[in-house]
Amino acid sequence: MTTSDDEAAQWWATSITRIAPGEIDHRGVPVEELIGRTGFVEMIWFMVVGGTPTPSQTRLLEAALVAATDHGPQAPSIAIARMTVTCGVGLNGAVASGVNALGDVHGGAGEQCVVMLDDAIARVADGESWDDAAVAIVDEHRRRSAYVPGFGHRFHPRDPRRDPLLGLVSEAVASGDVPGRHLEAALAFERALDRPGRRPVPMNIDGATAVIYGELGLPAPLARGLFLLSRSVGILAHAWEERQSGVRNKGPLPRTVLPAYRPGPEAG
Ligand SMILES: CC(C)(COP(=O)(O)OP(=O)(O)OC[C@H]1O[C@@H](n2cnc3c(N)ncnc32)[C@H](O)[C@@H]1OP(=O)(O)O)[C@@H](O)C(=O)NCCC(=O)NCCSC(=O)C[C@@](O)(CC(=O)O)C(=O)O
Repeated sequence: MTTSDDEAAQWWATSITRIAPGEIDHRGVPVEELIGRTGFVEMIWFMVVGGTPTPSQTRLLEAALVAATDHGPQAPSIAIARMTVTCGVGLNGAVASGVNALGDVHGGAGEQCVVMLDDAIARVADGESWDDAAVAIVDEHRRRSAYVPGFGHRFHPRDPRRDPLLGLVSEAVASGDVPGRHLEAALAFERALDRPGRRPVPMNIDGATAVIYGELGLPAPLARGLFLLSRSVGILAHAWEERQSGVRNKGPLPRTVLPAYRPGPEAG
């Protein structure tokens, strides 16, 4: 069986970029027209979503990207990148290692959070109140002993990124730029998770950015994709700083601290 030129050309067929000798178009626009005229956040939207974002959409996306950039070396994604770069690998290895720590528990929960907020919105469209919908979904997570995505933080009783992000969403709702349903849903989840006398389960950065991505109408997997795009900036900054220190082969603890040895049942 032979492959025709046309079949081969369809192999990686794409609506994103066309190249020819001396030509690069992104989504039909020559790159020369984008360079110097398109901001990076608009470019992210243009490439990932398609079309030109409105100023309000750009503002919200930019805020979400800025907010998730970094959380210091205590954040697993950052610590892993710093440790990796001391092992002599290039920045690409360090950035990839940090990004690979982002998932359901750390930095990637926005994806499931958007799905959950959509679920609450669908229940409300079917006649339930916001609070009833949130309580029902939280109860269902508790029955499965599952964590509610986008809520809870190992360090912050209240994530300092929450208020400014939700404030911007509230402003966009007030100006009629976004519907506000994902915001309503997220606030109802906060109320449902608040149990007097128990440790707070605050909305975290994954949850607050999920509100923005939901309000912007982006598909749930992009909440994770855009988080890792943003966090890559922090990861790169930390990996570069660590590399400049010249320290080699740095482990997860100072050398003088030895992890406790816990003898297993096989130990004599
Ligand atoms: C984040 C964490 C593991 C924290 O756990 P913790 O260890 O603090 O809490 P635990 O000891 O497990 O629970 C104590 C009590 O609260 C209850 N409880 C806690 N969370 C609850 C919840 N979601 N739903 C119901 N109940 C909950 C639990 O049931 C228990 O109740 P009880 O048994 O009655 O005492 C946990 O919340 C969680 O998995 N969240 C969902 C996944 C999520 O959204 N991930 C994103 C986190 S943001 C991030 O990754 C970015 C970061 O900010 C990271 C950084 O730097 O850290 C950055 O920028 O890099």
